Amino acid sequence: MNSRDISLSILNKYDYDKAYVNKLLADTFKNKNIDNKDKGLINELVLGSIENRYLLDFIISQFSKIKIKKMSVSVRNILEMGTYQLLFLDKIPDSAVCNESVKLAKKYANRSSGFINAVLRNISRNKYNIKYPDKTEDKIGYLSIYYSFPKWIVEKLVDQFGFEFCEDILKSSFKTYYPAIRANILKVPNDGNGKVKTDEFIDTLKSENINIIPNEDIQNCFWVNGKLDINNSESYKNGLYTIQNPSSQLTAITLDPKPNEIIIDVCAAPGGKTTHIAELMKNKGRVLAFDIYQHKIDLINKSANRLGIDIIEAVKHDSSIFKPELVEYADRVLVDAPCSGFGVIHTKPDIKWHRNENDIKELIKIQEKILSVSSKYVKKGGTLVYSTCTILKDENEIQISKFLSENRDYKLISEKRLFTHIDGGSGFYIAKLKRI
Ligand SMILES: C[S@@+](CC[C@H](N)C(=O)[O-])C[C@H]1O[C@@H](n2cnc3c(N)ncnc32)[C@H](O)[C@@H]1O
Repeated sequence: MNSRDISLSILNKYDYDKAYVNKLLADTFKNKNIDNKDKGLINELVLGSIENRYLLDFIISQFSKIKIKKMSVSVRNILEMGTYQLLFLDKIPDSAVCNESVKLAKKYANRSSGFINAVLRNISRNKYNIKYPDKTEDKIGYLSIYYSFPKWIVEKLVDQFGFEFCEDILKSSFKTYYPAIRANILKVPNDGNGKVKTDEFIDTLKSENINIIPNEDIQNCFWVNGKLDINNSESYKNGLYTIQNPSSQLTAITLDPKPNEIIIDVCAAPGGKTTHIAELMKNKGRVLAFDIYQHKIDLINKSANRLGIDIIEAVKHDSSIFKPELVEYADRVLVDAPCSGFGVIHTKPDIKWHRNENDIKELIKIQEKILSVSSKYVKKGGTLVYSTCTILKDENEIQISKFLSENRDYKLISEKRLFTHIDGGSGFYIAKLKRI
């Protein structure tokens, strides 16, 4: 199978199984026979087709007599993948795109190869004359088609942030991002005050062909230049670093845990922040980590082992259920709540297609419950941090102001809102509260 066959098979699986696209890509890349160049093209074709789906369907509909809904999954995906290349990939000539798509059609949708050929050649001839919704007359329609977002999300974002800011958010949701890592101060040589020796760490990773650049704003955080295989290096296996977005790294830093304290992380899996907390505590004290799924608890333990951490007690628990034995037990509690994930669409483009308005309503109720229950575990004078990887105010500011109005024993210390187009990392919200 060549890169296009593999890409089509991933896209078809994505549609049939409603699976997460990053998981499908990661499973595919475990195959050692796929080299880095092919991985690059597969990533491009699969993520590009998924993140631009609305736009691609809008264009295909203008040149196809058959409605998108009536097409088989393979036909639709071959057309979307072809249209994506015609529109976005300058290096592949249009004739090659059409020929390769027809080859795919002959293998996987034989009766439609003539139809696919005709539609793609038509798009190729007319791609500079396509009429999009008018930016001034139909603002929502324009943003929705041009940036490929469901209308209900665009309406919500325009309502909360205004047209221009919303456009910036949508623009920044496309896949040109760099991953980041967090150096593990338990293993990487450091100055004794929690700061790793930057040059030494850069050289260590360079010897494995991983180029990193310090993030100027966040201690021990580095941008990685290139995406593939950073979870396969010897340094990774030896626990020298964790792959974690800078915005996410700010959460444990905001919680500010100290050695020998008791911390509860109530939505902990896969453990990115739990392990960061333990590192900041110099692996001294007690970290209780809850998550509702057992298989995810295993992920926390696996990460802790890799990083040389042994103060985390990870337990399967539904954190919306009150545990009376934990009342006023913890110095600090982290509620990294389940959320819509609208701040991480640049790394998980399929989120925008998986979510619906009802999900958000349900998530808001769960967040509220978990926050209320977990706040009881904080000692007087202790710290509660609430964070999400979304930018929707309903799940963030509104949630916290409601909590504060109902819990007079808490006061707000700080609120951070992070946006990809402003801060570079994921969209995030972090509220720090103190119990008085
Ligand atoms: C945003 S993720 C947490 C990410 C994690 N803190 C990290 O940094 O790696 C939210 C987590 O909450 C978990 N979760 C959802 N509902 C829960 C509940 N009722 N009780 C405990 N955990 C829950 C999910 O399984 C998911 O792992």
